[in-house]
Amino acid sequence: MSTQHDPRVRIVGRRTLWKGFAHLEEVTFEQQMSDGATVTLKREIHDHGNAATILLVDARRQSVILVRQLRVPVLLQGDPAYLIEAAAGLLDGDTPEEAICREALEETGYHVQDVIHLFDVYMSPGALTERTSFFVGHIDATEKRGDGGGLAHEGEDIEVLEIPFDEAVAMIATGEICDAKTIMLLQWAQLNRQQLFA
Ligand SMILES: Nc1nc2c(ncn2[C@@H]2O[C@H](COP(=O)(O)OP(=O)(O)O[C@H]3O[C@H](CO)[C@@H](O)[C@H](O)[C@@H]3O)[C@@H](O)[C@H]2O)c(=O)[nH]1
Ligand SMILES: [Mg+2]
Repeated sequence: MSTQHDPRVRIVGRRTLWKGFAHLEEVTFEQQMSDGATVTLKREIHDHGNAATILLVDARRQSVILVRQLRVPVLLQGDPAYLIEAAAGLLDGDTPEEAICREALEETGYHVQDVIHLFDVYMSPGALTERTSFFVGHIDATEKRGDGGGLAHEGEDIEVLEIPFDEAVAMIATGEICDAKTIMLLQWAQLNRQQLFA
């Protein structure tokens, strides 16, 4: 990971605490505070790469394709752990566009050609390096290329759901949809509803 120069901050040490699927580093840095004082601080930073996510929309049927899968951190919180989410995946060395087309097909079975990039988001910038690229893509919900479901050999067991758009939006208020990227995409779709469902 490269670091961008900012005259107020100087990284003075990086130490690997753990390197597995994720890379956990302790970063020591000197920061010039707004009062002029320079302080030395440490932060534990989790890096598992960047990601991409997509809202798959069937404009004719006024529906969206979402996926449901187990999320262990949510299980640890004691909340219902099979979350309803927009398709998403780590880039694994691909561009965000390439990665999201691959993940959409693997997870949902839908082949999406013309993806539209919306915005890039730091998902949890105090702790994670992850920057997620957000996309929207049009599909015909009746035309599936594959079964979806994710990669069984990577432990993925993903259910594919077609949900009427209005119902999906209502599920944010009920708490049935509580994943940040999915809420952002559905709210973007609400704001752009006229063009999206035209
Ligand atoms: N070996 C190993 N594999 C892991 C681990 N954690 C995840 N994986 C594997 O890595 C892949 C991750 O799946 P992707 O589809 O690429 O990513 P994602 O889980 O959808 O993650 C995205 O969405 C999450 C929910 O919003 C985000 O939390 C995540 O950061 C990312 O944006 C899966 O094959 C999963 O089994 C782990 O600790 N060890
Ligand atoms: Mg995924």
